[in-house]
Parts: sequence; C-alpha cells; structure tokens
Amino acid sequence: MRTAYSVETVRTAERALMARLPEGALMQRAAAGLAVACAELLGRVYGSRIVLLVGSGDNGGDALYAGARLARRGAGVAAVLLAPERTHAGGLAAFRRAGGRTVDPADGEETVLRADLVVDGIVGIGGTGGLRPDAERLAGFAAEARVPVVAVDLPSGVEADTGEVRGAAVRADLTVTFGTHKPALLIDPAREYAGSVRLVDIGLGDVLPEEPGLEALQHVDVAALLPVPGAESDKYRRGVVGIAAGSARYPGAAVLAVAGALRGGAGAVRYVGPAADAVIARFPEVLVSDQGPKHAGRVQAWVVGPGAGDDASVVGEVVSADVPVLIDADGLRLADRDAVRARTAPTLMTPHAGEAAALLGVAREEVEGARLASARELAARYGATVLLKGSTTLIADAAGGAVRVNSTGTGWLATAGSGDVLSGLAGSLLAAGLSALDAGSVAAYLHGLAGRLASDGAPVGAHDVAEAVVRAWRDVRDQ
Ligand SMILES: NC(=O)C1=CN([C@@H]2O[C@H](COP(=O)(O)OP(=O)(O)OC[C@H]3O[C@@H](n4cnc5c(N)ncnc54)[C@H](OP(=O)(O)O)[C@@H]3O)[C@@H](O)[C@H]2O)[C@@H](O)CC1
Ligand SMILES: Nc1ncnc2c1ncn2[C@@H]1O[C@H](COP(=O)(O)OP(=O)(O)O)[C@@H](O)[C@H]1O
Ligand SMILES: [K+]
Repeated sequence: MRTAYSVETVRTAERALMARLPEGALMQRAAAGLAVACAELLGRVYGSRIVLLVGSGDNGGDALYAGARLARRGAGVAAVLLAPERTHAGGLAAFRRAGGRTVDPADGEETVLRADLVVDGIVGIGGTGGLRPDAERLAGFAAEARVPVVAVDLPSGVEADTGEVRGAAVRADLTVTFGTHKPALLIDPAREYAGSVRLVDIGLGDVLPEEPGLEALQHVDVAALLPVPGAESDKYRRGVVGIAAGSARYPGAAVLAVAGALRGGAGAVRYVGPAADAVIARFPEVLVSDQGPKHAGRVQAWVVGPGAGDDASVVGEVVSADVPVLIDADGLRLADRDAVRARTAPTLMTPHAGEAAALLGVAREEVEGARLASARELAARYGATVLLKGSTTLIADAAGGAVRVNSTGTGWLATAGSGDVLSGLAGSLLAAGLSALDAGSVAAYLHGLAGRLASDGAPVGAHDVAEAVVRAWRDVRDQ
C-alpha cells in the first residue's frame, strides 16, 4: 500500500522523531537522499552544472545541503537565493564551504539556462497558494531551459494536502519526497506537476499514525482482495449481481455494464431493463428479465443507472433494496438523496467530475481542481461511498477514514462507455462480498490496468477494456 499523510500529521511525526535525534539529522537524511537522486539523474556528477532554486524555508535548506554534497563530488553548483537574508543559515554555510556559489535572482535566467539540472527548493510543505511572482519567474526559466527539474519534497506551488494547484507551480521531472508521500503527489492536478516520485526514508515510518490520509492500493493489496471461489463455491455463493441499466435509446450501456460485471467475480449476472435482447445476443450466459428489479430474483448487489435515461422508478426500486447498491450515470441524477441516506446496506456512487459537480451544485472545474474535497463532501452529503472518476480516481467513505486513490488508468480510458464497464465491474465485486471502498478501489485498479493493457498506447473502445479485465486480473494475481 502506498500511503500519504497530511502536512499536519507529517509535522507532528517529524517533531516526535526530531526529539530523539541530534539536531539537523533529519535534514541530513533528506539531503543525502536528494543528492543521490540528483546524481542518478545526471549520470555523471563531476563537471555537471547544477542550479538550486532556494526559498527561505527548510525546503531550501535541503536543497543547499544536497548541493553541498554534489559540489564535493565535483559538480559546479550555483544557488539562486530568493530571500538571501532569510536563507537556511546552516545549509548556506555548508554549501559555501563545499565551494558552491550564490547567484542574485537578477542573474537567475542566465544561470538556469546553462544548467544541466535544476533543483527546486523554493517551497515544500510550508507553502500556500501558487508561487509568488519572483519564484514564478525562476520556475519559468527552468521550464524555458528544458533541463531536468528535481523538486525537493513537492513541486513548489502545489497544495500539499489537497492536490490543488491554485496558481503557478513548478513542473518537475522527478520529485524526491521525504518520510512519506504527501496527498499532492498522488492526486491530480498536482500529481502531474511532480513527474516521477521517489520516496526517501528518513525514519518517519515509526512515528506516523496507523491510518493515513490517503492510500493507493498496489498489486499485492489488490491480489489479496480479489474474490476467489473455493471448493465449496457455487454460483449463488459467489454472489449474483443485478444490472438495471440501458434504455431503448442507450442499449449499449447495458451491454457494457454487463461486460464489466461478467469479469468482476460474481457467480451470475442478472439483467433487468429494456435492452435484454441486446444483452443476451452478446452474452448468452446472462439471466435477463423485462420485469422491474423487485421481480428479478435475488441478487447480492445492484448496479443502477448506466444509460438508464429518465426512469426514476427503477432507480427508486433499486435504492430501496436491502443489498449493496452502485449508482452511476443517470442513476445519480435520478436517485433521491434522502432515500440514499436512509439506506442501511452499502451504497457506492460513481460520478465523473461533471456528475459530481451537478450533485454538489458547483462548476465542473471546481470539482476537477479540488477532487479530494469534492469526493469527501459528496460522500458526506449522501451518506455513501463515492468513487470520483477521472485521471486519478478517488474513493471516499462517508464515515471518513483514509481516502483511496487510483492512478493505474490512462487517458485512453476517456472513451464513451468505459465508465459503464467500471460500474459493472465494481458491482460484481460488491456482489462477491467486498466492501464499497474495496469494491470501488479494486474495480478502479483493474479497470485502469485493463485500459493500459488493451490500449498499449493506441485508441481503445470500452468493450476492449472489458475484455482486458481478465488479463489485468491475471497480471495482479501473478505479480
Ligand atoms: N521538519 C523536518 O524535520 C524536515 C523538513 N524537511 C524539509 O522542510 C520543508 C518544510 O520546511 P518549512 O517548514 O521551513 O517550509 P518550506 O516548505 O520551506 O516553506 C516555507 C517558506 O516558503 C515561503 N513560501 C510560502 N508559500 C510560498 C509561495 N507560494 N511562493 C513562494 N514562497 C512561499 C515562506 O516564505 P514567508 O511566508 O516566510 O515569506 C517560507 O519561507 C519540507 O518540505 C522538507 O523539504 C526535510 O528537511 C526533512 C526534515
Ligand atoms: N485522463 C484519464 N486518465 C485515466 N483514466 C481516465 C481518464 N479520463 C477518464 N478516465 C477513466 O475513464 C472512465 C470514464 O468514465 P465515464 O466518464 O463515466 O465515461 P462514460 O460515461 O462514457 O462511460 C472512468 O473510469 C475514468 O476514471
Ligand atoms: K520544492
């Protein structure tokens, strides 16, 4: 499991750890890891030109100590000091002792343009808001120079706790982060600014609380959650998932949701709705009914909404069922909030940013810019687990606790109908007995991976993604 902690938690843990260690020890660990990462990126340290962008806090201190290490290995290291009189004193002294030179910000452009590597030590977890104008100017030179940029702890200018980017921020190729990931390194849009991320162990693990703010499942975690039939299993014990989806206008949504459901581990898939002919023609193994959900026979979970059109009665019937329910697409619009809140069995809602925005009464951009807060808010309002789709998918429980984040996907998944596959897949996992949080996060993980496998860098259709779920499943199982 990859985890991220909030700034407040990191600071508390750092204080606890620092109390046990000699002064400056943590910063030295951080700087040592940072220097190693820079050296690896450069390939050859001796004779290389490195420019440090140094802010007035400890983030700049890390950069200076790492710069000192690199200077001792023969690099030519220059530091552009944004606030010379408030620069980390110990770091600056060490940097100068090692032969590093300081540069006035006025000469920053020329220095940065000639660099082989730029180290962004402007601001880390102490930053708020986008970069200030003087810092933005320097970051602009680095972008212009097209040299590799290594961010210290975080790309400067992003909001550490939320992944929001409210103004200018550094775009890094690599971010070397200390002790633990910060939420911004896992959530878009900030995640995109971080480039690849390397975690340096500074000993924080022992003092961080058990529950993180954010967690990202890895192959091994997903493998442990996959439902596997035992010797005594039969199709009913494995779970039956009901799909109430599709309409005369959108029969394809039903087919795609069923396609996802067939690959999610349930023992049987029931379909109810007006697209039964299309479903059965494509998947003869599905039990179809043209009666409403109440008359469809027993299921262990329902999926309602994909391509459903305007039939609120079906959504109402499903929402009143006493089994786990996944609500997607049109179902989100049609579901009565009080009825959802009144449910006692788990509810998983799967909006994309536009649907979440409509439910929250805000603009789509607002949700896209503040994904974590939006997912949490929606979960609280509906008393449900919310899976917010997008380039990074977030899954938040109403009760709070760690929010799951998934980034296995690819932009190629932004194709019509791929969300329908996801809802069927997640519904099937719900029927197989996973909690809403686990079903949502395992489904997002497999769906994202399936998208990558199916696409391999080329366009895919949603049905390709559904078919590739089996390969994703095996890939996870065989890790
Ligand atoms: N604690 C530890 O044990 C360890 C901590 N470590 C390191 O310390 C970092 C945290 O250091 P920190 O607390 O000094 O804050 P930091 O991120 O340098 O920022 C504060 C400065 O930024 C400025 N500033 C703010 N916003 C800004 C903006 N938008 N644009 C521009 N500037 C802005 C602000 O200026 P001011 O408001 O004071 O004028 C202030 O001077 C952490 O990320 C990690 O790298 C590691 O060594 C491991 C051990
Ligand atoms: N840029 C992206 N990177 C990764 N995954 C994405 C991206 N854009 C969309 N997706 C994923 O593709 C799926 C699209 O679902 P959705 O928006 O509901 O589409 P549709 O309604 O057409 O089925 C979601 O699983 C979403 O997380
Ligand atoms: K930084």
